[in-house]
Amino acid sequence: MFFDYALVHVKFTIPLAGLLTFLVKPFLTYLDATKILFLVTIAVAATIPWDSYLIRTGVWTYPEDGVLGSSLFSIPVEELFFFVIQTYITSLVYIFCNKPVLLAQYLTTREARPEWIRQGKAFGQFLFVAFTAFGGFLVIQNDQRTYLGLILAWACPVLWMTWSLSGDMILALPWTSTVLPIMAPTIYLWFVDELSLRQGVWTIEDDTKLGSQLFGKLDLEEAIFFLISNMLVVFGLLAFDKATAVHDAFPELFPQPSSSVPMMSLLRARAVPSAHYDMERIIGIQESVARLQKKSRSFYIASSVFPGRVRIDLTLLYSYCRLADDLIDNAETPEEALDWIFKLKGHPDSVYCAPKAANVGHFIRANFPPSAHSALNLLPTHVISSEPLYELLEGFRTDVEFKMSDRPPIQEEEHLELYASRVASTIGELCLDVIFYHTLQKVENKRALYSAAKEMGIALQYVNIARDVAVDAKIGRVYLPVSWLEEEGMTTEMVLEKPSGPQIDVMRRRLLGKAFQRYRNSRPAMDMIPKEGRGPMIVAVESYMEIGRVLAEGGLRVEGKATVPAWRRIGVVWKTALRNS
Ligand SMILES: CC(C)=CCC/C(C)=C/CC/C(C)=C/CC/C(C)=C/[C@@H]1[C@@H](COP(=O)(O)OP(=O)(O)O)[C@]1(C)CC/C=C(\C)CC/C=C(\C)CCC=C(C)C
Repeated sequence: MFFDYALVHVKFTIPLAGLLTFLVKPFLTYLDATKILFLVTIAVAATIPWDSYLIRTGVWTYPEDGVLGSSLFSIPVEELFFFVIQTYITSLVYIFCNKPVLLAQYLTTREARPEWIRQGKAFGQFLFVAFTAFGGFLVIQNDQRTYLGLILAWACPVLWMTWSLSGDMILALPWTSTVLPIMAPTIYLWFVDELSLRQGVWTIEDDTKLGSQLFGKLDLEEAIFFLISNMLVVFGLLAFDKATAVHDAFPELFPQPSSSVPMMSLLRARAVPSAHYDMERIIGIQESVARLQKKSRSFYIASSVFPGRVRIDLTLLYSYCRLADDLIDNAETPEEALDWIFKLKGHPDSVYCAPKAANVGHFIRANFPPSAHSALNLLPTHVISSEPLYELLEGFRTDVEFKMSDRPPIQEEEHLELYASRVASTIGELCLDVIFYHTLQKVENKRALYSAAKEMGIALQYVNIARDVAVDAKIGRVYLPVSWLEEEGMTTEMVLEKPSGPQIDVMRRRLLGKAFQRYRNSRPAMDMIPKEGRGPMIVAVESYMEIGRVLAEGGLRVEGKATVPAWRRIGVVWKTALRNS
């Protein structure tokens, strides 16, 4: 049929590329676009001589009426377009699969690598060298194994190079970051290729092929070609991302943010020998990511849309806040909890107030258990101000008061507001500190932004309290003001005994009403946040407020905790990111 090859694109590759663009676009960053462009350029430049040779030596042929007729170095334009679109498709799948992963946590020095990774990397290097030599041997034989030989001799040296650069990281990453973005487009392209071979859109000559098929008409060489070419794309992207991860993880070596860095700077990051990686920082980042992933689904999902260095600092900040909260909540006695508050205040004292010679590390080791060290050591104190930190710790004192006195600390609405402003407005301020530190933009209206962030913090805290009435009651806390309870004919003891029922629902709705009022007051200001953090910050806030929406709709409860179904969370993240991209 006429223009069969072009029709393959119209029917199979372009619609998939369009769908993926639609799905991934809200999350695409400037750096992602640069990566794709870089990879497409390399793929086209590296494939042209090889493909041209295959066509000119008759390994591949195309029926004359099956192609449009224009060509470059004997390669039909449709084929050139294939290099571009395959690289584009695989890159988008890779980017989509890797958004949830903070790559910096997978950096390792040689000594820190598990034995199986060291051996796996060496084995991979050996395999790629062996396959290169085998490919060369097959090409020299010039028989039915020529096409296979040409594929191996062309691709394996590049695979060896990218594997040598990032094999350790490739092995350490979850399969969803490596195997999935290689195999998903490969299997799709196998089916497209099988169909094309069946319809005679292109043909591999019998003299130069093995004659075995993976399935249907799909020659083994073709199956290997798509697998290997997608490995080239994914390994190339991973080599690029490893450089970005090094750059993001070690701000002392690379002061510029990676979202703005020129290629040369990334190349310099790639050239840093792994022996120079600060493993204490990497392990601290790993622990923070694990804490975030375990403790807050909303902030964990939202964190994936932040640019690298902002994401690391927010994750470290979360880890510190969660650790401090847990130390106090898990204390056996109120005295122990107060002691933690005292020690936690000693930490910013030693960072911000003490003479420069004061040894913060020593203070941390002397006062906290080992599981707390990384969260305290890595808190980005050079980025955030001290006042909100002290205020946050002061807020935790209210939590202790529940156990210390018979009179509940939240008597009136104003007490609730003060508590929320201490534990959550402070978080809003600290989040803005992180964004302002990392932006290249000059920020106008900082005061208005801080004031809106404080308001938004209260909104989120009210949602948190409305959700956790039952969870909090289990640990002896009722954050609903006593004056509200009285209006509903209830006492604190009654809530502690049975934290559900129509009166609780009335108060929950009342609290959510206040949360949404504050959300509406502060949300417009978010459009003034610098562009590096605007979209992601809105995503973080919206995914948390979604909990409030589910609650207001009388949504699902699991063990007393309202949960937002995964599809709804992802939907909110996607829609919010799209609106703000
Ligand atoms: C994306 C990312 C990693 C964000 C991290 C945000 C962060 C540092 C949160 C700290 C969380 C924390 C443990 C604080 C201790 C006090 C506390 C418990 C506060 C409650 C948070 C809930 O956290 P939790 O771990 O319990 O999570 P789950 O409910 O289990 O999912 C709070 C509800 C407070 C959260 C408040 C904020 C994140 C501040 C919101 C304001 C902004 C983002 C600024 C918006 C800017 C403008 C201009 C309006």
